[in-house]
Amino acid sequence: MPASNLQQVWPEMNPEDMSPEQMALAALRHEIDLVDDEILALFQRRLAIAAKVGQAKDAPHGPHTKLRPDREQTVLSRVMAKADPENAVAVEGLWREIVGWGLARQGQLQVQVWAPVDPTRAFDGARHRFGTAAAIRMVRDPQAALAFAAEGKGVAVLAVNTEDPWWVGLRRDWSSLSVFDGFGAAGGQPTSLAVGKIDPAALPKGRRVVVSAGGDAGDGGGARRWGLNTHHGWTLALTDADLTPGDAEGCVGAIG
Ligand SMILES: C=C(O[C@@H]1C=C(C(=O)O)C=C[C@H]1O)C(=O)O
Repeated sequence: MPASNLQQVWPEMNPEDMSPEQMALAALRHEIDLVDDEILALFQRRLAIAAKVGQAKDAPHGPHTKLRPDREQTVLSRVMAKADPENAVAVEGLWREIVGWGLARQGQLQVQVWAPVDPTRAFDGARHRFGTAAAIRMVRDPQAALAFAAEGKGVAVLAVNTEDPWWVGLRRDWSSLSVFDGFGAAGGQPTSLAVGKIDPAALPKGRRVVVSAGGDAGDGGGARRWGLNTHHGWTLALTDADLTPGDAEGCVGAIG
């Protein structure tokens, strides 16, 4: 390894005084520096492309919500399918960050989180989902968070493991909003849902979220159904039935 490279990774040492172990370590650190240079160039290139995508999205209709959960799902699952299994968790976390910064190039995402029970879990779920690029804050009123999302100013993350049946309003009062993700205990059912003014065509593929009145008989088609909460005859549930948001069966979104 040339002395100048050694000097870069170990500036305080004279290469002639280095032991073979120190030389080996310096060589590896130099290799990391070279990889970092490549990652940096590629990351900045990706950010510049994401900014252009943002402008292309505006083209026909003027500015609107830039978040595209369907595309994010495709990006994530494509890289996860290629990642070595032992790196899966690291790759998922890193790509959520990368995608979060890509979205931020189109405007910083504002997230309002309401979770009176176990707020840390909801906040952590939101941070993991939207990354450090997002501005996330806790709020005291789920209806105000829904109004904020309905104005297209950002998205809301609202807890469902509570007494407050804010989710009933997704059919009655907030038809412009869709659930587009859910967070909670790893591997379990979500304890909070992400809601935004998302084009139904841009919802992730997978489990749908339904709000139904008058019992929970299911759709009769043998689809699986997972209850999340109930309130005075209303039920919030997930289903793997292929429903369309806004239809008579009470589909209010999808969480992938
Ligand atoms: C770049 C886009 O915009 C956002 C950023 C994404 C990304 O960085 O990969 C993906 C989806 C969008 O939330 C896009 O829609 O393709």
